[in-house]
Amino acid sequence: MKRIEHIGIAVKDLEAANKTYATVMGAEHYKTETVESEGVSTSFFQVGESKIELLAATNPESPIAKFIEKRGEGIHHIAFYVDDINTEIERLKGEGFRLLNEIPKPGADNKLVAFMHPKDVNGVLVELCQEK
Ligand SMILES: CC[C@H](C(=O)O)C(=O)SCCNC(=O)CCNC(=O)[C@H](O)C(C)(C)COP(=O)(O)OP(=O)(O)OC[C@H]1O[C@@H](n2cnc3c(N)ncnc32)[C@H](O)[C@@H]1OP(=O)(O)O
Ligand SMILES: [Co+2]
Repeated sequence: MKRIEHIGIAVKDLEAANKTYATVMGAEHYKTETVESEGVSTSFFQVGESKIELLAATNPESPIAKFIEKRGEGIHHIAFYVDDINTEIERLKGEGFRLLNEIPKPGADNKLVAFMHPKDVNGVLVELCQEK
């Protein structure tokens, strides 16, 4: 893992959360992007070499909708940047970790992404990210 690529935060209202985080961060988000395949609308704030990724659900089946229903708003996942996502997937599988998708899928911000099962990582949903 090279660096924390982003911290994903589940929010009910993206516009309102954008205003909150613009005030907290002292800077506006640099992009918003909807990834329908994941059922999310996202908004990104740069902070040093990492980002804050705000995520709102685009439909009731979205993982974000289910997360908020169960746990309310809050930190949803931690994403790490990796140089070679396929190598990392194979390495982690070899160590006995479950990948929720073993084939990298399109993420936001021009990335390929994969997720580890939170139960295998002390209750944290870990995302692997690689530049497309
Ligand atoms: C557009 C991509 C973007 C990017 O960065 O590029 C994103 O980050 S997209 C983010 C949204 N997409 C995902 O999260 C995909 C991976 N997530 C999943 O496959 C599911 O959300 C899953 C499997 C983590 C949970 O699914 P579901 O909620 O349907 O199942 P359960 O409620 O039964 O959960 C099982 C178990 O895991 C706990 N859980 C659920 N979500 C999280 C979480 N975010 N962090 C930690 N733990 C989580 C849940 O509480 C259950 O545990 P239990 O003890 O049984 O309550
Ligand atoms: Co993410």
